[in-house]
Amino acid sequence: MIRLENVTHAYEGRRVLCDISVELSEHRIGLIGANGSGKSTLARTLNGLVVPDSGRVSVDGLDTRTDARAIRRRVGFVFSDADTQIIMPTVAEDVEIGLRGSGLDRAEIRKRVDAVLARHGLADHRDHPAHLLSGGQKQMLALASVLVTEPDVLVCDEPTTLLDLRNVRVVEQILRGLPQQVILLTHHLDVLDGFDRVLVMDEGRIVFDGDPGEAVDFYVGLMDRRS
Ligand SMILES: Nc1ncnc2c1ncn2[C@@H]1O[C@H](COP(=O)(O)OP(=O)(O)OP(=O)(O)O)[C@@H](O)[C@H]1O
Repeated sequence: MIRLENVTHAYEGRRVLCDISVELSEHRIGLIGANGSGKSTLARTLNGLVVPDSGRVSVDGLDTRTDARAIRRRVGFVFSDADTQIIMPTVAEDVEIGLRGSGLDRAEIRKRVDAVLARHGLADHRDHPAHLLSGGQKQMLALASVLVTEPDVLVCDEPTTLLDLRNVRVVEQILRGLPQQVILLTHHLDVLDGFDRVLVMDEGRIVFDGDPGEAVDFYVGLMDRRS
């Protein structure tokens, strides 16, 4: 269970999260809102990438302020810009690095890496330079590299931004099939169909929290009133 208590955060004196308190326990939770409404900042507080100026974020009772390492093992994070996440020269090495220090033997590591590459349509690119993949393939690699570590929670910050329609559907299917909790930030509102809960953010606050259909209607209404 992820819990935010009175979370407030500012960048250069400008508030981007305003006194947010929420508990996140459902299997699949969406987070939507206008550009700059604070979604990424909120997502980054969930695994300690951003420690809020005030308030507390905890995961299964562990505090991101003091237990960030343990929390990062539980909460995997997929960034919208996959380039920031790819660190190794080849595709397979980039996935493999997540299993270093796991205590698994070489054969088991190879098996897991190959399985995750196959699931993400990257088996044929195993030994290719990761930086030469297309934008969409890089996003699939970023997802594969996090999922291979089998986190309890997956936070995805716009993982479908660069994907073509077929790959949006592949990612959608992957996310739907995952046993772990998924927290998805997205501007692809269709992907939220069937989610358990959707939060709408506006100017650093959660302004709607509920059923996906109602959340999308609320968000569309909000944007209509702004235009
Ligand atoms: N590291 C940072 N330093 C300074 N300002 C930042 C930083 N990160 C985010 N911001 C600012 O905080 C505000 C909220 O940004 P955030 O990325 O959380 O919004 P978002 O809802 O995820 O937006 P988008 O949909 O465009 O990704 C924005 O005005 C952004 O410019």
